[in-house]
Order: sequence, then C-alpha cells, then structure tokens
Amino acid sequence: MIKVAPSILSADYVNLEASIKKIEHSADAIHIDIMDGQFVPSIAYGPGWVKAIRPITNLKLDIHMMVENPERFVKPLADAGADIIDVHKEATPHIHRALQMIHKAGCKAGVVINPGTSVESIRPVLYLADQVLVMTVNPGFGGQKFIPEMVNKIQELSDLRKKYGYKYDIEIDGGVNNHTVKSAYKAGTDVAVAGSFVFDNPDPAAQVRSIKQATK
Ligand SMILES: O=C(CO)[C@H](O)[C@H](O)COP(=O)(O)O
Ligand SMILES: [Fe+2]
Repeated sequence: MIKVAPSILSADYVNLEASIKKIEHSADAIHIDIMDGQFVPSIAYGPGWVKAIRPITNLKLDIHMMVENPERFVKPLADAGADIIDVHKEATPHIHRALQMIHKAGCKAGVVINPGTSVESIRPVLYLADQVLVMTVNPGFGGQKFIPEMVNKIQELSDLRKKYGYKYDIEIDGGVNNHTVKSAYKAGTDVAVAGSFVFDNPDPAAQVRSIKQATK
C-alpha cells in the first residue's frame, strides 16, 4: 500500500494544528511546501513554520523547497526539525553539493524534478538520494491537474533502482487523488503527496485512507 504525505498548502492556515490533528493517524508524513516567489510565483511557509509544527506532531516532516539556491535554507530547516529536505534539480547549479549538505545537516535528502526535467539529468546524483520527488504538476500551486505522462519517469526511476540497487523512495506531488494514484503506484511510487484532495473535504482522514485503499 502506498504511503501518503498530506500537503498543508491546502490546510486551514488559521487552524493549522487542528488540520494536522485530523490526518495524524491516517497519514505517514506531513509535506510542507516552501515557496520563495522566485523559483515559483507563490510564497509559502519557511523554517519558522517548520519549527512551530515540529512539536505538535510525531509525523515525519517532508520539506519541499521551491526556492532558488536552496543551499541557503538547509541548515535552518534541519535546525527547525525537518526529517527529509527535498531540493529541485532546476533550482541550483550544485545539486550534488546541496544533497551532501542535507546529509551533513543530519536529514534525509530528496531530489525533485519538474515535469520538464528528465530522469537522465539526475542520474549522477541518484546514488546520494534518499528520495526522488517526481512533480506531477508544474510547481507553485495546489489544485492542479495530474499530468499522466509523468508516470513514465516513475517507471524509469523504479527500473534504475532495481538495476543499480539504489535506495531512494519515489514520491509524487501534484494532482494526486484516489484515481490518479493508481497508475503511479503501479509504476513504483512509494509516497504520494496530496493537498487539495485531502484538505478540501470535511473528512481529511477519510481522503487519505481512500488514496491508500486505491492502491491495495
Ligand atoms: O508542491 C506542491 C505544489 O507545487 C504541493 O505539494 C501541492 O500542495 C500539491 O497540491 P495538490 O495535491 O492540490 O495538487
Ligand atoms: Fe509539494
């Protein structure tokens, strides 16, 4: 069964703790999107939020940095209590160094690729990755439509993992619901991020369970 990391980009910002408590027993991690208004048009969250969220849940915190030169925020995020830090290949000329910095800071390291970026382009750093996040929408906003063509990349990553014994988890983010998750799971996805499908509903925990149920 797939693991689910609800994205709090779609949660109730004023009652964030209550939103988190609703999914705490059905989810496997919390996905926190950090947006800088440069790499993506929106602005969202930051290390201060991670620090505030850390003590209110035991769930792992999966931090998706949509930030130019993400190296700047690795240490502040690790100090704030991040478990996994995901950096975009497109956001730095030094993706290898960024992943090394994340490990040095004591966190798991994720590499993220946009819909327009190939698996081939991150081949040289796959041996360093604890997670590969395949964007299934263009980053920056919740509530967009899943791009089915991205499933080929999941298959490619799954094949490479098998062939070379890599240890990364494959995560997807964007437009995930209890239908779109099916083909992605079949191709080898381990973790599904879901924002609007989970939180734009009066029963977020049931939504998380329905994603899991769809992959049983
Ligand atoms: O990184 C993201 C957008 O850039 C998000 O994680 C986003 O919250 C996904 O939302 P949805 O499940 O509604 O597509
Ligand atoms: Fe995300």
